[in-house]
Amino acid sequence: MQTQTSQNEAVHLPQTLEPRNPGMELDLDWVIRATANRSAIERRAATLPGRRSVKKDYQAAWLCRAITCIDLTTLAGDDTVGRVARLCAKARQPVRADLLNALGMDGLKVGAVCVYHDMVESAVDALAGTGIPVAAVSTGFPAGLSPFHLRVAEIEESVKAGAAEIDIVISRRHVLTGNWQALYDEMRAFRAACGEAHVKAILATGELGTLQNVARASLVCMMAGADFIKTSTGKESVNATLPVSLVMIRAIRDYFEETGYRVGYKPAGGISKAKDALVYLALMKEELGDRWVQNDLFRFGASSLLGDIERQLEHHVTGAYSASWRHAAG
Ligand SMILES: O=C[C@H](O)COP(=O)(O)O
Repeated sequence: MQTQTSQNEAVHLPQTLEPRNPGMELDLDWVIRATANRSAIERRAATLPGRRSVKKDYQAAWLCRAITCIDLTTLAGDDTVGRVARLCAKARQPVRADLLNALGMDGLKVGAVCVYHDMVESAVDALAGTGIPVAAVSTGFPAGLSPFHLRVAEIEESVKAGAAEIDIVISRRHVLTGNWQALYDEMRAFRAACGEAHVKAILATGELGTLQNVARASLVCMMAGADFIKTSTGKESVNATLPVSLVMIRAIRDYFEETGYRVGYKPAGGISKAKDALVYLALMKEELGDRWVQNDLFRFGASSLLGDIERQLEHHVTGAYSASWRHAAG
């Protein structure tokens, strides 16, 4: 199935509010039934970059939509309050004012700012009054190997500091040993510790071994109440990929068909090109439909994507598309 995306769809953001995923009891039969045919998935994924789901005329509008879906991220050991303040300034005004004005997109903002716990308060202060939420990576990010009670306490501290979204990391060993009950219990506890804050479950798919494990871990995290499932920390050697995305997105579709709850998707790590952002948006639309290309159900976890999108928008406004962009964008 291939649907053309239009400028109108890209510009107008429906304001529907989804009920949060309450989760359900662990359904082990369903988890074990979940499989992923690697060669079929890889064949489908290989066709995606060359597709033309987003018409060239509408690309600027879709790039603006992509900006609204970015969790603008800094997760470095040398993060400082000053760096986070600069990031928040970028979050408030992601693209030069004259470009936004020319595109009729004044007031455009990113989806969230994503930082380590220590930077949450600074980010909350810097974003006051903007409506941009702060997301905190948590639970011993990126490896998730600190004592369990400390991982839970870290969530609680970040919520107290003002984080509205918590990106937890799962214990990869529970997946690698097929201990779905342990994964479910862990995720359930993390979800409870988040309270009203939304929880994104980072699967670290590059460390899960197989696509089948990715499918099963996705389902278990949704059953335990994840609001989003997220591919990667950005620190694994393999981060977001299209095959993994297809598996996770299809798990989201299955979960929706079974329960009626929409869970969000966040590919993260290594997404730095505007043309890749368009591929992901088209993938979401083709596999899950329009509702999933809004920022309450779709985010990019990215530290450098915004820079490339801004460059492409500048080319669009000045009419100076680069040869490589023309080629890549088709
Ligand atoms: O969750 C976000 C990722 O850590 C960002 O990864 P990136 O720096 O490769 O864009």
